[in-house]
Formats: sequence, structure tokens, C-alpha cells
Amino acid sequence: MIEGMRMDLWKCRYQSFEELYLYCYRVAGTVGLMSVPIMGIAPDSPASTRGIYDAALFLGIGNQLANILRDVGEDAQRGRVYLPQDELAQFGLSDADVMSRKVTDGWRAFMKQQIARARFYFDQAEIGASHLDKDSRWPIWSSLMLYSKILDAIEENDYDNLTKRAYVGRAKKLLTLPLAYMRSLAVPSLAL
Ligand SMILES: CC(C)=CCC/C(C)=C/CC/C(C)=C/CC/C(C)=C/COP(=O)(O)OP(=O)(O)O
Repeated sequence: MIEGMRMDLWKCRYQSFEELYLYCYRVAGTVGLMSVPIMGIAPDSPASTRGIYDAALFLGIGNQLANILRDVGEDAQRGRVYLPQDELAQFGLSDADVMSRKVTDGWRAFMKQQIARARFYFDQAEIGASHLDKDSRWPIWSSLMLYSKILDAIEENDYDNLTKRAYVGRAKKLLTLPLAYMRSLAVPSLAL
């Protein structure tokens, strides 16, 4: 984690997703990994310990990716682009497009791909969330569902994360809590 903080001091561009993943692993994946012993694993879970740690790591990665996608405009104003440069180029985009703050069809297509990737990590995390100790499941499901709603909010803003900040409104947040509670009741039957 400290290495991730250090990395953020000197690095403000990421050539590929591999490089960005390393940053996300260091600053957020590690938080997920450290949380597992605190949250506890359900004693009746048939999942492997490795599978649960992987899910926790993926929640950290998913959260960090959602956070990055929400803050693209804000970060760009500070001269930072936490997006894979090679993938930007595949969509005919560059730093200049990020800085110009113009939402084009190319930008929308690029964002669709980035959002799909973040969702992949949330989906992996979901599989593990039901294997945590009973008392930990509700807060984890709540944070998982609330954070992944940031991605929905970016879509609702028609992918304008260059001039707008996607956020989940208070009513939606409150509604998510009982839904998360329902999901937290699911028994950990599926082996990981
Ligand atoms: C699913 C299972 C099995 C366990 C759960 C394990 C946990 C708790 C994972 C979550 C890890 C986590 C909270 C990572 C931090 C992610 C994150 C996006 C932090 C945001 O930090 P900043 O970048 O400081 O945020 P701001 O940009 O809002 O300041």
C-alpha cells in the first residue's frame, strides 16, 4: 500500500491496464486483502480461503476503477490521467481529448469498455461477499452495491465524466441499504 502511495507521487500516466492494475492493487487491492481477517470468513463457508481473498482483492480493484472513472475530469485538471494510454489510442483518443473535456462518441465507446471492466471486478467480488462472516456481509454488500452504482451514474450522465461528477443520490443510497441487507442474508452455498 505504501508503495502505491509512493507510486502516485511520481507517476501520473499509465501506459497499459497492466500498469494501472498494479497501482490499483497497491492502493486498493491491499485494503481488500487486509479487510478479510477483520471481516472474518463464515465458519460454514465451503469456499477456499484463496477464493475469498481474491474476491476481496477484486472489490478493492473494482472500487478503485469506479473511483478513477468518476474522477477523470477532476484528475485531468490536476494533470493526472489514470487511464490506460494504449486503450485510449485504440479508440483514437489521447491525453489532449481528456484535457479538452469534450464528450465524443469515441469517448463514450471508450468509457463503455472501461465501465464493463470495472463491473467484471464487482461481479467477481459479489461471489465472495456471501462467504464472509454473517455480521460483515451487510456493510460489504452495501459498499459493493453503492460503489458499483457510480458506474450506473456515469452512464446516466451519458458518459460525461469530463465535466460532471457522477454521484449516487441520497434516496438511491437509502434504498440500496435494505436491498443490500436482503443480499447479505444469502447463505454461502456456492463454492469458490
Ligand atoms: C468481498 C470480500 C470477500 C471482502 C471485502 C473486502 C473489502 C472491504 C474491500 C474494499 C476495499 C476498499 C475499501 C478499497 C478502497 C477503494 C477506494 C476506491 C478508495 C478511494 O480512495 P480515494 O482515492 O482516497 O478516494 P477519493 O478519490 O474519493 O478521495
